[in-house]
Amino acid sequence: MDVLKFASAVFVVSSLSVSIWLLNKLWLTPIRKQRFLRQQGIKGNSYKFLHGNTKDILSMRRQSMAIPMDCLSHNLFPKLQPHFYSWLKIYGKNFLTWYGPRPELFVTEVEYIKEIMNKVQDYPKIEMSTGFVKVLLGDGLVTAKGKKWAKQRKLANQVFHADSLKRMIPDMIASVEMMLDRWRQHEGREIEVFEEFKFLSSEIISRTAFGSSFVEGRDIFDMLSEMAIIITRNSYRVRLPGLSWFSKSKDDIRSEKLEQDIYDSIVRIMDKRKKECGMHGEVGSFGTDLLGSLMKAMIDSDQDKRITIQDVVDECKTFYVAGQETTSTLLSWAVFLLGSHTDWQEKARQEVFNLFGKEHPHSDGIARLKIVNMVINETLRLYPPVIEFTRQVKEGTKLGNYILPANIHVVLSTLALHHDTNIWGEDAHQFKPDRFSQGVANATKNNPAVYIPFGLGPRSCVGLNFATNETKIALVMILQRYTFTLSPTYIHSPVQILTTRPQHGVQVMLRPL
Ligand code: HEM
Repeated sequence: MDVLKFASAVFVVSSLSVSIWLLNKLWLTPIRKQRFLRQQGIKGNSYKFLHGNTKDILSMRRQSMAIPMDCLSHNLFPKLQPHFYSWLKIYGKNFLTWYGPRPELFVTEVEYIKEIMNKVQDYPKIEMSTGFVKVLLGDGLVTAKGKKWAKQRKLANQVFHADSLKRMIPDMIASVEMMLDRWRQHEGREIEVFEEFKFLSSEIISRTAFGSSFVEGRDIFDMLSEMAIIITRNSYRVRLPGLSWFSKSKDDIRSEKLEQDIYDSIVRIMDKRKKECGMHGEVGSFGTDLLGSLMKAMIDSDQDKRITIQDVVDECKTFYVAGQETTSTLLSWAVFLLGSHTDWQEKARQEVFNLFGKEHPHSDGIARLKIVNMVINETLRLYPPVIEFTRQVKEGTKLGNYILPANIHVVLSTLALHHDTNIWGEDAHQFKPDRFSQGVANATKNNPAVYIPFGLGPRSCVGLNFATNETKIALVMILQRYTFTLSPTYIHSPVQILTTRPQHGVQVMLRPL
């Protein structure tokens, strides 16, 4: 009897403690933070229990996606981020929104953006230690913080150094050649290029970073793509804290399986490299590409530089994703824009023939491409692959005149900046590569924070030159062989699945020159 009484007392006390903890986390703390931010004149949405604004966001996005887009419209901000677009108009440049019980400060003030992106100590990347994004990227370079990030960044900087990039050009050319061989069957007909560019960028990152072909890494790409879809499906879905300990969703179960399978596949590629190097190379040398450098770091005699097998797996996942997703969408949108603005296609082709004739592109010529570069910059302005950045405020900090409390997120939108008519003029939504004719600094009036396709500050893209080389080589070789126009079957529907993708692909009519 006494045992029963004791058990009931424990049950009542534990239930009470959990209820108080939940009340504090889900109601009292958000309301306290809301009051604190409002007192400083920050306008925005009021907190709604548990879900915050996530339900509003999902419903606004559903509505905007249901409305077809005019084929010639590049006005992506209201389409992909209708919530930010509407609230920006109501509340002004910086405002408060809620991701569940967590406050998010949406910032478009350019001076603040500079501060947030440059002060990585005050505004670190958000926690990814659990959840679906962790399965996709692990604790690799995109998500790592502090000392771990510094160590990984140093290693990646060496692998993607200018000299190494030069050495990667023949592999990039060979991969584009393979793609163009396939295109022969489509001559005089329609071709869908988004899938083609996904293949191409997978092949290029596989060859240059992992010394293997796309076919060998194919299962990894497929599994990572499936994870990207799971992440998109679950973004803006709020669950009660701790619920996943008791009940797992279908996506939880699937992502656990994918995590293990991706791990096993990468370890198999590492084992293969070990065997190859054991046969041909000296002990401890695994090659100079990304995989080789990572494997070498695993056995570094300096403990501070040494990394674990899990670190290698995480870094490989990161580069498979970052190297493939972004460049394939950039190439697809560039071909879409050149296919619908054939005057610019002709100008770019003229430049390509002046520099290379019918020969393969070489590094000197690639550096001198001006028109192609302007087209790429304008494509990245209108269709940036990465449309949102989120950072956390770990400890209270000052942003301009605001005092930000700990544990809030700050959110920046690339689209809000790249499509702002106050920055780019009334023609901000039009394709006008001319605005970059005197370079990016001139187009942005020396304000780098208004044009951030590759991010800004210490965490900006480590693959920038790799990606631009790949894009230029692919465009040069396509322009040397084909003219193309947008096909009448093309449906203009940009969507965000990690990156800004063409929902139904990009169909163009391909004519050999
Ligand atoms: C058009 C192509 C690309 C675009 C638009 C792009 C965009 C970006 C952006 C915006 C960031 C910053 C993210 C943030 O601050 O939260 C970033 C970081 C990163 N990118 Fe890219 N990227 C591209 C291609 C690539 C490629 C080809 C690679 C690898 C070969 C790559 C690897 C990375 C890595 C590892 C980071 C994290 C860097 C760090 O935090 O130190 N990216 N990228």
